[in-house]
Amino acid sequence: MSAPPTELMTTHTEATRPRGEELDHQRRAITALGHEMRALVDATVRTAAPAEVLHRVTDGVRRLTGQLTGRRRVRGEIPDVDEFPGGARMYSPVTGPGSPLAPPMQVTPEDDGIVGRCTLGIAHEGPPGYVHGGMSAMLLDELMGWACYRAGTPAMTVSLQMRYHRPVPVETPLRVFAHVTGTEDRKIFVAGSIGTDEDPSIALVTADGVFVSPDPARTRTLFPNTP
Ligand SMILES: CCCCCCCCCCCC(=O)SCCNC(=O)CCNC(=O)[C@H](O)C(C)(C)COP(=O)(O)OP(=O)(O)OC[C@H]1O[C@@H](n2cnc3c(N)ncnc32)[C@H](O)[C@@H]1OP(=O)(O)O
Repeated sequence: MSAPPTELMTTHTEATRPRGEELDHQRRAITALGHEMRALVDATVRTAAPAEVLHRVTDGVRRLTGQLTGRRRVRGEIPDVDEFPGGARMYSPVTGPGSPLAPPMQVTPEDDGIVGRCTLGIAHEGPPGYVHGGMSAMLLDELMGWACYRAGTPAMTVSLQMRYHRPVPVETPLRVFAHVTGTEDRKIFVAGSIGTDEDPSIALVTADGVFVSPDPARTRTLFPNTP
């Protein structure tokens, strides 16, 4: 059998893409499932339940997973509910309300940069009671990427230098900050920091990043499914 024409392989088209109320409805459902999944992740890493209970729950979760049937997103496919780049990313591991992995971080432009707010849990723990260093890097990398977008140049990280000054507590509202410090051709230099919401003046972690805005041909190669 010959391969189907490319347009038939694209399972979502402009005609079928949800809009307006339908889009809101879908995003609310995705957010609700993400919320419950994060609660499950939290319960999973906190529980001291005995093995029989864990086996029973495992069976239940397997049954639930089996209900998420139908078409599955393939690698590189932009979800219908997303706006890429720079808009909603429902399944981002940092900001996505539908991601069980995301805190999720709320992002708002503020002052001369961009601010992210989130609270990390025990699932994100490194040292007992404190955030895993890789999580801090992930929060900063994402927000620094947003700072590039806000400056009008969507870009990818080519270098991220982290400095861990003090441990970041879990179960504590955090304030992440990022701002562009300079540009040079396609390179964007970005600084970032993490503090607690209560005392953001104390930088627990700082980072310096270099981001590069790929040229249009490279962007098309890397992200062939973008509009
Ligand atoms: C549309 C986006 C949506 C982006 C959507 C963003 C979602 C947010 C995600 C958060 C951010 C991420 O995690 S992004 C994911 C992690 N990052 C990646 O996977 C990036 C992997 N790297 C790459 O694919 C490539 O390096 C590119 C596409 C970024 C750039 O390749 P290129 O276009 O060929 O550029 P290239 O000529 O190599 O380099 C351009 C300039 O940058 C300099 N340069 C290169 N690397 C470095 C470096 N480590 N430190 C300093 N400078 C460097 C070069 O010397 C050169 O300077 P000169 O000689 O011109 O002076």
